[in-house]
Amino acid sequence: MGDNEGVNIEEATTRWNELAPKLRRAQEAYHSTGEPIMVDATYDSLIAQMRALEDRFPQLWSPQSPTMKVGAKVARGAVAELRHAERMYSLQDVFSREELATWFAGITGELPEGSRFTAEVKIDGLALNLTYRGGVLETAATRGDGVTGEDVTRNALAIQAIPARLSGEEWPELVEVRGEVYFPIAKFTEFNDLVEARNEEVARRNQEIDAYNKALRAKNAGRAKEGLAPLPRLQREGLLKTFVNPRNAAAGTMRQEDNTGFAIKSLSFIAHGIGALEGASEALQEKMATQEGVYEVFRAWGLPVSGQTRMVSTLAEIEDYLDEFQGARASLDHEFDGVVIKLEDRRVQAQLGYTARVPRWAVAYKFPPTEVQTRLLDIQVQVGRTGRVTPFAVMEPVWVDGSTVAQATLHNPFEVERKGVMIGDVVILRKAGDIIPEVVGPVLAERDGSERAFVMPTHCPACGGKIAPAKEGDKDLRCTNTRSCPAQLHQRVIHIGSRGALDIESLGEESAQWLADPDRYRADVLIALATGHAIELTDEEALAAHEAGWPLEDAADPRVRIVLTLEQRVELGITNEDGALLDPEGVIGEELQRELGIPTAQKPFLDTEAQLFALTAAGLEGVRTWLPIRLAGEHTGDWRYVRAGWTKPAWSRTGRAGEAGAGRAAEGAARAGFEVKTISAPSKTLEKVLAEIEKAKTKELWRKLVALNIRHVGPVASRALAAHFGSLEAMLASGRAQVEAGEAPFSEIDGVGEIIGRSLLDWFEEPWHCEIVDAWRAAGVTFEDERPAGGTGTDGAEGADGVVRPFEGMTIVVTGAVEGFTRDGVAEAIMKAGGKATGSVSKKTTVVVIGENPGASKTTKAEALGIETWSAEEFLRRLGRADG
Ligand SMILES: NC(=O)c1ccc[n+]([C@@H]2O[C@H](COP(=O)([O-])OP(=O)(O)OC[C@H]3O[C@@H](n4cnc5c(N)ncnc54)[C@H](O)[C@@H]3O)[C@@H](O)[C@H]2O)c1
Ligand SMILES: [Zn+2]
Repeated sequence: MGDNEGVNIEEATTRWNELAPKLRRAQEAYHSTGEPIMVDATYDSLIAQMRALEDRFPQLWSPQSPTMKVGAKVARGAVAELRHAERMYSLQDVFSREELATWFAGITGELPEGSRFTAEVKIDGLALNLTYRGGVLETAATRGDGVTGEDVTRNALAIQAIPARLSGEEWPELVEVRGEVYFPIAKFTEFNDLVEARNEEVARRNQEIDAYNKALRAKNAGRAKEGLAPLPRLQREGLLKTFVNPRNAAAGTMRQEDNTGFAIKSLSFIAHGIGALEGASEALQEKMATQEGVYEVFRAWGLPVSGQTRMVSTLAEIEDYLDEFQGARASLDHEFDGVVIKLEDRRVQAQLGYTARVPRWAVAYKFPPTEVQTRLLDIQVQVGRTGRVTPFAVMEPVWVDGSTVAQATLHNPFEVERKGVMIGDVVILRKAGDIIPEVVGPVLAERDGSERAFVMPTHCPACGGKIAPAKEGDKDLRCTNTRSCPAQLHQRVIHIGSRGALDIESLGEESAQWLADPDRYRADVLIALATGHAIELTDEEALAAHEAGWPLEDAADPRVRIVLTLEQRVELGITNEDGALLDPEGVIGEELQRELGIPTAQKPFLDTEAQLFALTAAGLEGVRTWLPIRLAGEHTGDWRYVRAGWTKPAWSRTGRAGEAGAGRAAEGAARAGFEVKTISAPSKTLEKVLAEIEKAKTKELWRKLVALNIRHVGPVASRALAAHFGSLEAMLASGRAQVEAGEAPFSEIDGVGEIIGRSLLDWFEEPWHCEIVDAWRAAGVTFEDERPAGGTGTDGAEGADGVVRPFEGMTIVVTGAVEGFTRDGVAEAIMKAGGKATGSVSKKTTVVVIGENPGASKTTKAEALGIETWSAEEFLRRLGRADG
């Protein structure tokens, strides 16, 4: 790995000397304290660099080099040491298919034709050496430095998967069983959930303690006056640490004193090798002459072995195995970070032997990392459809587990606190299999004091409304300006256009933004300007900025670039001499914005969704929006201000200042000596939006119900309600009558339930909600179905009760991520829609949904069995996405 062709010995020595102490420290931290100071991917790549240097310049190498280490010596005095009867080795690793092919060519070149190998998953856990004497577990030890390890016999005996006594018969006098202790993924999640639940409880109590201590100050002041002794303050309780990943969880748990808790009971074990074998009968030795034979004997003894091991003899077969498992990381109950290939014949293994560190007859192919390090640049908040304000991490983009990641949600401020991350930290980012990227925590060793804590804003970044929990004690915080917060309205309008609602294809992210939140990026634009980036104005805005003293860029096209030099930014009080922002919150005040010729913030066309169906092209003429300026696909940091739904006009010079041109900007243009040659007109997109909105007015009733964004009222309930009542009037009248009679509204309708029923009726109690319905009606939106009640006219099976469940009778397998859903969430949605969600593809499977980063094996299996596949998009369309 690494190309050192151009490197000379001096450079190589310098680099080697730089790396050595760093890697020694990493090894020490990793093996002795169990708290790594870098992620494995970083460690592996630095070790590989070092090996490459040593290969090229052997004089750098010595037996003491960090590249020679197998683990670490047991820390003196910490625990009892145990000497392994036979040495424990590490594995030679390769990081690419090419390296693997080279290894394979090398080994097969020395072997008889047709030699066989085992292909196994590389279990990500802690290596363990179990010594059985006469079939009874005598000791269990960690690998340590390969010669001696830590005595963990007591804990090993508490693990159910490790038999204290071997079953079957025919045991040798002594056998060393090597294998991996691991923390099953499901247990790991469960464990962390338990810790988190407890931490939440503690956080709540801590708040009470803080309040008590605050009140105590005044009380104690009073007591002091009366000559009384002060009452003691209450102590805050510490938060428990969650485990970073299942491997650390296994290592940490094996080391802990307590061998009775949830953690140790969760551990499991898989045997994958053999050390010393003494006093074995000839028959047994014969049985154990191959790797596969060893596993068979182990199995008979009651030792768990992997069910994934396969015999292979060609590179193509190995590659198939890799393909199958690389894409299916989340499919086993344990994590695996690669694949191990071992020569099958143990006699030949013995002939090939070992280097100082690894066997010569095996190799580990490591998958691309699922955990990487990157810099946390900022923590920002976003406002969702229901007003939920969620912090998210903005990171230096990194490649992790098959895709580039630059953002990850942090869920809520508690989560930020629990993770202990600060802006500016180097953080560990994790993305395993089809799991959504997650910031695991900070790398504390990388802190230099310049990091700052995240402060949850008290006011909505989009509208300035107050941010508060919806109910006392809620973890989620919401922008309370539900009615007109542009960010919430933007999301609601997107929802109205979505496939599960009115299915207005052209009313998406972008057009919804023009309507509800045209200045969405204003804050980013001002920051960009304050940090030295340019903003570009065109048309009337350029002419206005020209008046403010900016030169026009183009002789035929009014266009100005506003950009501030560092001196100007210092002079204007925006930054200090180093370019650091003086006030990261309110970067450039309104007055300064005006002075600089930056267009004032716009009043959004929509104030609520009421006016959506009254939209006209003319109404949008003045709307502008900010677009990032890109170069080869990359955002340059500069921004451009453009017409939203209208085309760009063409301008020409009038030659003389003072002569009036046409259009809105006539006056400004005249002064600047420009006139409009081709006037601006509604864009094709806008015309399409308008036409589709017109069509939506008479779509099915259930779609209108979904479009109203009523909490809990999604497509399934809406279809059931619409099918039953046929009109909004009838529905409301019936529900209200039930409430008056003291009954649960809509309880007679399957799939509706009391919560949904009440939520629906409550929604209509809010005057501004009723205004939406009134305005839509006035604009021609119908709220009844023409068909006789009972029919729905949509695809999907219809039950005897008239309720449509789109996935009735279907067995669905989802592989990869579906946007907006957790894994459990998808399964639940499938069930709610009448289907059955299963984990593996079989002949019984009706459909395989291929999400993002799908598992290769499921995809191929679906193909092989000729099973229908859907994209995530198709799946959502059929489901009629709504999560109200
Ligand atoms: N982050 C850090 O600072 C840091 C420091 C030191 C080491 N490390 C990490 O530790 C690891 C190196 O440790 P290592 O020497 O154990 O190498 P390794 O984990 O890459 O491979 C060897 C081990 O794989 C295990 N294994 C799992 N499944 C197996 C199977 N089917 N057959 C055989 N063996 C199997 C065995 O226990 C064996 O000892 C690397 O992942 C490295 O990134 C990290
Ligand atoms: Zn808001």
